[in-house]
Amino acid sequence: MTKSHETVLVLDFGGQYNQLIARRVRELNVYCEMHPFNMAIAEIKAMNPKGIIFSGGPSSVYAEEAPAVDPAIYDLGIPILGICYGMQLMTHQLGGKVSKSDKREYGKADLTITAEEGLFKDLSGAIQCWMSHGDKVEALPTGFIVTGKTDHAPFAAMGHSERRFYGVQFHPEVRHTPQGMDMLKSFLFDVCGCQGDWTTENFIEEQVELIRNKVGKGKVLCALSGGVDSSVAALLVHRAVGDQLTCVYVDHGFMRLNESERVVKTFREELGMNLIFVEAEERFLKKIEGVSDPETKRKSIGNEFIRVFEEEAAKIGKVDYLVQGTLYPDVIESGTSTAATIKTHHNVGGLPEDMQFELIEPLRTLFKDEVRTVGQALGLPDDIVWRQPFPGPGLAIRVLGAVTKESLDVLREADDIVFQEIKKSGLYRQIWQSFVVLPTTVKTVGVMGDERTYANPAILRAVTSDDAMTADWARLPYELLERISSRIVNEVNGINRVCYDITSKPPGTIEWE
Ligand SMILES: Nc1ncnc2c1ncn2[C@@H]1O[C@H](COP(=O)(O)OP(=O)(O)OP(=O)(O)O)[C@@H](O)[C@H]1O
Ligand SMILES: O=c1[nH]c(=O)c2[nH+]cn([C@@H]3O[C@H](COP(=O)(O)O)[C@@H](O)[C@H]3O)c2[nH]1
Ligand SMILES: NC(=O)CC[C@H](N)C(=O)O
Ligand SMILES: [Mg+2]
Repeated sequence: MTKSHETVLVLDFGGQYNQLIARRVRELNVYCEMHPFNMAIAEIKAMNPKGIIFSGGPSSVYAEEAPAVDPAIYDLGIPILGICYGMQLMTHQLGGKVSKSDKREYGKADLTITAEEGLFKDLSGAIQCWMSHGDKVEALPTGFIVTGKTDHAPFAAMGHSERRFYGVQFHPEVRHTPQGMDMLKSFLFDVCGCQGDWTTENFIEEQVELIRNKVGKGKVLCALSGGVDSSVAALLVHRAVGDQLTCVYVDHGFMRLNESERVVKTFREELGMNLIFVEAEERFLKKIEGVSDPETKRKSIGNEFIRVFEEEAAKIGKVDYLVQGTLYPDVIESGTSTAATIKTHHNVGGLPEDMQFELIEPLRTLFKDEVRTVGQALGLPDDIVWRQPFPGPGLAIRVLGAVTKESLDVLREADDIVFQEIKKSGLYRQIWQSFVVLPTTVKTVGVMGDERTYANPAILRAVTSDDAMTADWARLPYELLERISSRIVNEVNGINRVCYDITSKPPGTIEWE
């Protein structure tokens, strides 16, 4: 029987980095999920959370239509921690006062602890915290005491120890609040009484059991790309239902050089999985012929993937479930009821409405580094665990504008040079992703062997990141940049210039489309 574990619930009020809160809680071995702020009380009760955290968000509580929770939440007897907007909301709903501040605080601030209790049980004096607010709490709700203040926020932290409600104006979840983890620890373990029972092993055990119960004797298809996410998802499902699982790898023609051979070899020969290889270059190329809008491209590819899976399913009988290696960032970037759509990931927003499968996505609430840990525990080979992410729509979203077989071939060659050189440099693991983008509508003049050239540039992109939600451009050594540049221009026909993208995320994204 699966051990039922403790759960902490984060209610999302729309801040871009809210998922960090859930992640920090899980880092402290307490299972945590984030849901939209308007989650029904009945659903919350059904989840039986040990604690609830209200996230930050862009709104002001006194504005019309400001997002709010059902006030019945305050009568559940469950501890609540409000962060920034969350603290302001709690204040507003419990009878305190929030107003616009004439002294906004963004960035570092010094917090003076005025009561060493609750979140601050093990802290004292002045500590650094990270702020991002334009509103402030002006009067506390009844029964609360002030536990911390800054120069500009006289009520920077508050608590009601009897009801176990706490609020902080700053963000304990970010690294710039160095003692933030201590505060979350105190909230989870002292205030909520959690034990910390969420470990990788429990996660695996629980998912295997959930999948087994769900699938019963049915058949399951897994969309397997050879990337770490779908590999881990496949291993979990394989552990749960063995040969009822068939993996399908689709070569849509947007793969990197030699990728398909490698995936087939690893999964069939080394891992002994049931793997169908689908050669689908022509149909995918046709599907996106002449399409230059990135969102249309993504959606068309996502749709076509499912059509391929449906066809393969029909060949092996009745298949009810489709496994995908969807992760949390795929979900949040594709847009939710509280978060804006940044780009439609093929496996989330790109799915057709009339899809016939029910999805199994065991990793849907996790981040990549959490998935890597699960992969290691499942015995996945190191070279898959540490593979750089590769987007499902592949090179089709790296050939900017309309995609042709010729441009894909050019990009594939350049991409492989980058792959080889980054591997050789020993930086492959440290770098989150390194790849090339081909802007086919841009041509520049060059001179090679005394001849004029007029060809496309290649844009090199290499970033460092923890979870793909934020990223910085990698400070690659000049010598490496030089080698990559000269090899691409010398060896790849059709490219006569190499540029390096030095944009972080935000404001850029990792991919160009
Ligand atoms: N070529 C493919 N064939 C079959 N399924 C695919 C393919 N590409 C992507 N998918 C499906 O889409 C999901 C999302 O792709 P994504 O690239 O985010 O994950 P991944 O490939 O498993 O891991 P990584 O992010 O490390 O590349 C995959 O987990 C997989 O289920
Ligand atoms: O499977 C995927 N399907 C997609 O449609 C998709 N779009 C982006 N990515 C990958 O997601 C991470 C974040 O990318 P962005 O900064 O470009 O949004 C990066 O790791 C990207 O490579 C995708 N993966
Ligand atoms: N980051 C936040 O949650 C901001 C909350 C609120 N809008 C403020 O500016 O004070
Ligand atoms: Mg991938």
